Amino acid sequence: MKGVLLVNLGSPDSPTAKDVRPYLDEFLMDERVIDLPYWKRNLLVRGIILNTRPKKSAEAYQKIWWEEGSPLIIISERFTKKVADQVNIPVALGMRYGSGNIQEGLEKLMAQGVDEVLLVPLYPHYAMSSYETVVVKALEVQRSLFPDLKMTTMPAFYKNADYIKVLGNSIREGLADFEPDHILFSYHGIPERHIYKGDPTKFHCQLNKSCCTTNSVAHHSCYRHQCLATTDMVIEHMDLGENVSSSFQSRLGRDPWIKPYTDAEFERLAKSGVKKLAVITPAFVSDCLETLEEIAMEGKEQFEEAGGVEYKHVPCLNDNDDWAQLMAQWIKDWEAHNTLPV
Ligand SMILES: C=CC1=C(C)c2cc3[nH]c(cc4nc(cc5[nH]c(cc1n2)c(C)c5CCC(=O)O)C(CCC(=O)O)=C4C)c(C)c3C=C
Ligand SMILES: [Fe+2]
Ligand SMILES: [Fe+2]
Repeated sequence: MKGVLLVNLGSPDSPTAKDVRPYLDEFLMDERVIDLPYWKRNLLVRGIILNTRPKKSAEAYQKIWWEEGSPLIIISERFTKKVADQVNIPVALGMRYGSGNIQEGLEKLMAQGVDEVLLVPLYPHYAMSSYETVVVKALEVQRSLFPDLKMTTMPAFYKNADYIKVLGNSIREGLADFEPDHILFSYHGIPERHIYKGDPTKFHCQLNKSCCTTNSVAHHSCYRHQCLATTDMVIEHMDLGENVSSSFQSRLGRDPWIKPYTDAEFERLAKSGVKKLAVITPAFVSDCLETLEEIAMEGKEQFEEAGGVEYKHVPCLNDNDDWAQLMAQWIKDWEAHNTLPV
């Protein structure tokens, strides 16, 4: 029987430094997140970052934590249930890091008689540190523990026309009572090095004005191209016009990350006369620490301190009915015809 495993990033068990520490350890010791040789990564993560970051992160998590738990987990569970209610095959949820992991998700499916799984990384865009690490981890678990399980992976859906329509409509709804001077599409950032590393041609990606709009095989794994393409397609779908731009948030460390940086854009936009700013965060299918704290709270403060007047973070798709229905349709298409969204 066929079944589906939806995978999101995961959260700590509670917003305390004690629980954030092992979560960050697993996350940052992932060689696709901090891509240094093991000894250097070990030294940086366990010798430096984990001395201070768990306390600081726990404080941020405390600001956004819900009574039921982590917003990312609760929203992912609600979404999974809505999708499962619309299809005739088992659907489970797994997390890349922390509790409720990929192995547990696969075990739940196999207990229901599943021998063929559609793996769905819940990321619209391909990055080594998000989509790719989910796929590699799931394949590792499958090979070592469930060798007879067949696994198919859903591609990154950043330019799927139906996804763009659902995203655009949810943005329109989010902006029903707010007419911004400017709309900023803020995507999670990655180090520039990851873009060069993921370029199969080793020449195409230059992080300049034209590489991401010049057709290339590199786009299959170019996170920057895929994010900018999502913005362009939403602009077209919503007929948004001029006052729209993209930026990249959540930098960690001193290496250069892809630009422009969201925090610098808050300041630049406010100083260039933007008074009413709307921020969209399409790298995340569900709201999480990076959207609820960094964008909705910190971003508002940064924009207003720089002279901005009104600010709105438009929620992610979360458990939006049309989004759940679209995912269910993709699953039904795969179940019946083995087709995947393009
Ligand atoms: C949307 C895709 C994501 C990419 C790409 C990504 C890359 C990436 N992230 C870090 C470091 C951290 N990210 C943190 C939180 C976090 N990251 C994503 C998604 C992507 N990350 C999400 C959905 C979340 C929120 C999790 C939640 O529980 O709500 C954190 C933890 C919090 C903190 O201490 O700031 C870190 C650390 C790196 C280094 C990276 C690329 C190399
Ligand atoms: Fe992240
Ligand atoms: Fe590119």
